[in-house]
Amino acid sequence: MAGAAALRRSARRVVRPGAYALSRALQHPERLLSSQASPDRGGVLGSELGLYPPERVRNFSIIAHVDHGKSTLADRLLELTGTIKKGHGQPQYLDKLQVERERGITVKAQTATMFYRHANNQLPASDQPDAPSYLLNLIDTPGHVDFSYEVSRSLAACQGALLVVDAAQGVQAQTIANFYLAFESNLNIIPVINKIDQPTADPDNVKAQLKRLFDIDPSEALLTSAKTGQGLSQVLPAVIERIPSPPGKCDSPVRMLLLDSYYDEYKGVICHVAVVDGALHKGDKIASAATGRTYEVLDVGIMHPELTPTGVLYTGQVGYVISGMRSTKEARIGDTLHQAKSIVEPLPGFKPARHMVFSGLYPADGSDFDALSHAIEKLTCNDASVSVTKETSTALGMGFRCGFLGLLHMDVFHQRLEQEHGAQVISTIPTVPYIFEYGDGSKVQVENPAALASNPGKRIAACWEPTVIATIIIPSEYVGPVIMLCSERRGEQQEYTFIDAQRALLKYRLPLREIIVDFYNELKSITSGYATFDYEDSEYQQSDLVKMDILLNGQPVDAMATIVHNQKAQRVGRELVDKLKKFIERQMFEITIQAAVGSKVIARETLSAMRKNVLAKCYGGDITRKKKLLEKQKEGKKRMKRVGSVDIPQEAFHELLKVSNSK
Ligand SMILES: Nc1nc2c(ncn2[C@@H]2O[C@H](COP(=O)(O)OP(=O)(O)OP(=O)(O)O)[C@@H](O)[C@H]2O)c(=O)[nH]1
Repeated sequence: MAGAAALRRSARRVVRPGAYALSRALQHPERLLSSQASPDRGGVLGSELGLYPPERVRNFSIIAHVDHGKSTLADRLLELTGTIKKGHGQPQYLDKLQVERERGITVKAQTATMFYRHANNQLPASDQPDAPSYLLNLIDTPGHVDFSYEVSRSLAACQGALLVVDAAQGVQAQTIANFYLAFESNLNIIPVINKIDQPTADPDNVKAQLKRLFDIDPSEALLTSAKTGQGLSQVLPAVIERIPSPPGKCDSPVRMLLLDSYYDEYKGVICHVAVVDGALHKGDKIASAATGRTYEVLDVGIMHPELTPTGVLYTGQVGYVISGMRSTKEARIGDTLHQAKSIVEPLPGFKPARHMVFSGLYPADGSDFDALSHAIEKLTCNDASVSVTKETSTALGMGFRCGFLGLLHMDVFHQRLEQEHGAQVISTIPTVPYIFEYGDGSKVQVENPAALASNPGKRIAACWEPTVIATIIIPSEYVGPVIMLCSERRGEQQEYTFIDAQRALLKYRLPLREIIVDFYNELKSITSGYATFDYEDSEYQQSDLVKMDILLNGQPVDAMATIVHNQKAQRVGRELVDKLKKFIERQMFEITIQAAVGSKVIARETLSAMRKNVLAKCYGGDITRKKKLLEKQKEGKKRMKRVGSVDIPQEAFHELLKVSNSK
């Protein structure tokens, strides 16, 4: 995991996401083409959108393993169609969030509409003045495992996908996961072997892998370099020829799928929609199938790539709608929006996001609860996949328990809270949702280990933990160490095959808890960075789990409680106690630090008392020095949490977070 400290270091600038795109556009208006300037479209007036019946529309996604070049390819296609200017100066135009630019990953799927004249490449352009023009909706998707929820959402609006594979790295774990997501959604898949400019590129080997793993005919693969532009001219013709147009009834009442929503400070809730049937006009009355509420369409348009009003969207088109919704809670992702007062069958929604990791978020300074609450509310407006409930900790005061799709998702949320909303946050040890059964047969889902203590009278009869099926692809010489790592993490082998002469594919069932932090880092380090990894959630399995408490001077610190496997309790307890000893500064009195399971102490350390206090260093007279020291001491105190009589620095919580998950 990228350390929380590194995140904090990079979390300095405060940016509002909505304002970000706007301010960038205002600073560099030349980067955005005016609607009249686009060579292929001649304006985006509503009447012109009407020139694109479903047969002239193609909705497609780009899917790939992380870093195989999706966003770069998306940029090149936007340039090729004149949607953005060449060399617009921003790497990856569609990666708009600051965190995406800093980390070079795509977190939120973005959509862009392009207009493209499909001329016959064999004939000179002057011979085909009437070559038909097409409206293409490109949906860029994130590649990281945590965001596969975004991928499946994007795919619901598409009829096809470009499956991008790095010509040197070949098929990787997420290529497989994304291929199956697209395949299960019945999409037409166009394989694109990218980065053919690299000296180690071996497109023939990649073609053989695609044939072997997915039964893709090698002749179907396009060979491209998004960097040099080689082969790019074949991509959009292939999209038009191989991807079907969206199905839908033009003369039915409007029915559309709500793909995404976010809150913009100036415009309110903006919904991304795919119009399945009928047409949507500004001024129309629409209703939500989920809530029954009705709204008036205040603005409607396309993402070109910025919001461009058109006043209308027709069957098969993808765009945005602003309808006076007050909060994104009203805009449920996967909902069907339809013409008000008409009876329509809701479209199949999406599988709801499953929260894999939970963590408590508390204000670093207890008095900032309202500020944190406000920041979380704003951010969840743009990231509806986070669940939030209030909770109170004796150690940390009032805060929130948040559910995330994975660790990276948690990190990114944390970073955005600090970066975009200026919040200072302490997060507790992440945990997975366990199920505990008590002696009386009642079952509870435990998302906060501290909550287990609230049933002291009840005997725990059984516990279950969530598992995942992990796919790991590695060069064959690393199979031994990876098998060892997986068995240390309580994994159970499901499959062991070779995808070509050099590389093996391993499938393991692993407890989710064992992989949530540091598994990927360790996997990378024992395979010199060659392993790729993906997972899908699987069923719960019965397990021997115990709750471990951390006690400071005999007082349990609820925010540090954790649930561990019984066999690992001793080792984790020892590490936690050692780490805490390093991070808690010596104070005026002795501090005992203990890890305990039930009433049994399994690890203990003592921090001896400080001999001198800070002012003892001033020899009476030097008043400015004395003031400086007091100031410094005050600064330090701000980042402390007082638990009983012990001050715990914020770092201690972050450090614990690493230890308790790495073992
Ligand atoms: N040599 C070479 N490098 C490329 C090519 N396409 C992309 N890259 C580089 O590969 C890296 C990853 O590219 P991205 O477009 O960010 O990859 P991505 O798949 O969108 O990654 P995520 O958004 O994190 O999922 C960047 O450094 C690109 O400059 C290519 O055709 N050739």
